[in-house]
Amino acid sequence: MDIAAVNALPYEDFVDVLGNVVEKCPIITAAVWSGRPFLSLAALEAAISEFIDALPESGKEGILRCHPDLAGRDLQSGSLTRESHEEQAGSGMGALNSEEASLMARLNQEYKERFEFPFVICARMHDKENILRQLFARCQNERAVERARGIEEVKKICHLRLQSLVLPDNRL
Ligand SMILES: NC(=O)N[C@H]1NC(=O)NC1=O
Repeated sequence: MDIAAVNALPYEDFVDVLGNVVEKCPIITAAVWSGRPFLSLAALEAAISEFIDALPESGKEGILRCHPDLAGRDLQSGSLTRESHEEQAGSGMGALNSEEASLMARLNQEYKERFEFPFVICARMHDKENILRQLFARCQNERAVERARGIEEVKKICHLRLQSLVLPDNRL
């Protein structure tokens, strides 16, 4: 689908197709629909990004809380969204050895206790060693730094999800 086809989608279809570009936050997709027509995929992505940036800090934390833990309960029970499942499987989250799995669970818990939102990272850009290293390092940050960092990662995830749904502008 190209950006012209995206622009032509009625509201319900737009949300059906693009509603999970930010994990479990279809309200963001619903909100940017009124900004169409988008001149390019980049313009659609910018609208999403601006909507997120305009939220109060509590709203940004709410977005982070919509993300499932990496290698967490939802992965074990098979209840991840399709997108999240592909991302987590691709970065090796489903194939942790028992030592890695317990370290991940412990650090995820520690992170959530410290910040009151989960650790978010764009899994497709990292392998499991790297994710564990970043999780360990980021547990040391201040809450405001981590809130901003998590939102940067949400935007990277969104970028890759959009790319897999909408043809890049140079192929129009
Ligand atoms: N917690 C977290 O980072 N979750 C995710 N990251 C990603 O790339 N997909 C996710 O679901």
